[in-house]
Amino acid sequence: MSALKVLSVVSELYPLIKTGGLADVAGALPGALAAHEVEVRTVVPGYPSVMAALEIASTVVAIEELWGGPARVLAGKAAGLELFVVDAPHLYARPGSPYQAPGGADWQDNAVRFAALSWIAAQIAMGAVPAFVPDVVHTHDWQTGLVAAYLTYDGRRRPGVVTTIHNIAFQGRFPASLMPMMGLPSYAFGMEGIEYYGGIGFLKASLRFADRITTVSPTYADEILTPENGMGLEGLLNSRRAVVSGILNGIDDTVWNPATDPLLPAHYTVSSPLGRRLVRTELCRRFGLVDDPKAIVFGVVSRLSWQKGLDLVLAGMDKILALGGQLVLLGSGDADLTAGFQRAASTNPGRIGCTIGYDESLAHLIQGGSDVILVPSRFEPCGLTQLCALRYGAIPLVSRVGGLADTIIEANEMAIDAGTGTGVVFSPLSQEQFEGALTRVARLHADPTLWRRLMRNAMKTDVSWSRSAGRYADLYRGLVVERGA
Ligand SMILES: Nc1ncnc2c1ncn2[C@@H]1O[C@H](COP(=O)(O)OP(=O)(O)O[C@H]2O[C@H](CO)[C@@H](O)[C@H](O)[C@H]2O)[C@@H](O)[C@H]1O
Repeated sequence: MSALKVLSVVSELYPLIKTGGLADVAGALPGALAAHEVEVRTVVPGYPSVMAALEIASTVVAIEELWGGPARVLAGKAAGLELFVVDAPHLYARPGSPYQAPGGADWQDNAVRFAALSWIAAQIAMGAVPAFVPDVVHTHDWQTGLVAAYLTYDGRRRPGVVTTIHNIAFQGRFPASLMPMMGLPSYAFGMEGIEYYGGIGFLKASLRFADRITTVSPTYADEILTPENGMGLEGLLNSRRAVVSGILNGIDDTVWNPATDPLLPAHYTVSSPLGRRLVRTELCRRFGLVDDPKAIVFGVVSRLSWQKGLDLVLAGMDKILALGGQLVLLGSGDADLTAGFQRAASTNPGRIGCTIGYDESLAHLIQGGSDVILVPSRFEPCGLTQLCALRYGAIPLVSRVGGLADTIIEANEMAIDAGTGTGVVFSPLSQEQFEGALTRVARLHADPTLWRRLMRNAMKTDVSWSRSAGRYADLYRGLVVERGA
């Protein structure tokens, strides 16, 4: 079997640049696919952190003028990933996040920045770099949604395109007035093209033109076909239903490994769990909590946004405290939630601790030291935190939506004994059901033997990429066969 060449195109990539789970997936999948004879190169913008990490690189494409300035594509390696970096300083050499200025406002020219990324990727897809002509192009989310449109309107023979929806809430909608700047023929602006509710729709374009549409769990693949969860794209998705599927995310089990994790103060495994107690003690110390072995330490690592349902946690704080619980939270985002959690922490010192910001090593400490990880999302395409929690023996308490429903199995006593139960799952999303789930988890925690078995079930769950990488490899190969025929 000769290696299949895949060009992945993405706006963030762990460990070089990350705002959320998209980066984790794009960073881990190439390594997992290598085991399936799939060779991945990733096209990524030349943000400052990417440029700084790039090892020996050579210029493989040079462009005098790319939407307002010169650009070049550098082929090189960083953090073990094979990359094509789009070095266009006028678009990407900025402080702040990939999408926002340091003050938190979206960059004014995001449409142009990600159209440029997509256009370059389309050129590489069509052979601009003879040393790597891909068999398949894999795009992710709205930022790279125009790749499929550029390839289609170009008209030349093109590789098949797979697009993955990581979150349908982010759609990349821009004013129609930008159309002349998109580098597409004017007739592309229509319902059968990239027009979306009177504007330009980047995600819409990818759903219209990609050969395969995937999302990150089977349940979310069903959910986005409905008006409740399709966020306006359900009609288009239903018309393309035959090519829509869900492939569960995994996590990088070398980065997330409690037996070796350099970000943990002690190590542990399923069969030798004692080190976990030391991690928990350090977690309590870091958050100023009383180190009480009987208390249940609830942990949250999350973007603070409406999607994640953390308002339920805030409203359920009295319940958590009444159950003898404590809470540690790490997150950033919404100002009201931030203020709410900060207030809760300052009125309950020793029992609630909160850190606002983004902190990779603290995220590992919370996973390694908490007893329970809370993920009460309103919708969740897959979710990675509950997968990390399983691996680290923190019991996930989740809402029954999307990938949370697909990855966590309700743990009553029978299910724990049978070796299947791994967490606590509630539905529908309401304060009452959430608090009912808190009571259930507290009941399980009160029985140390049961809890140990539950932790063992959680830690033995396969949350690696191995199965899902095989599914992507099959999808790519099927597409190559179809397009070659
Ligand atoms: N303050 C903080 N400090 C440190 N680390 C933090 C952090 N806040 C979050 N993280 C980490 O970032 C990642 C977020 O993963 P999620 O699955 O929750 O992704 P997100 O909702 O961003 O992405 C979308 O894409 C992913 C990938 O497909 C889907 O799993 C998900 O459902 C979908 O909403 C986790 O690894 C988490 O530990």
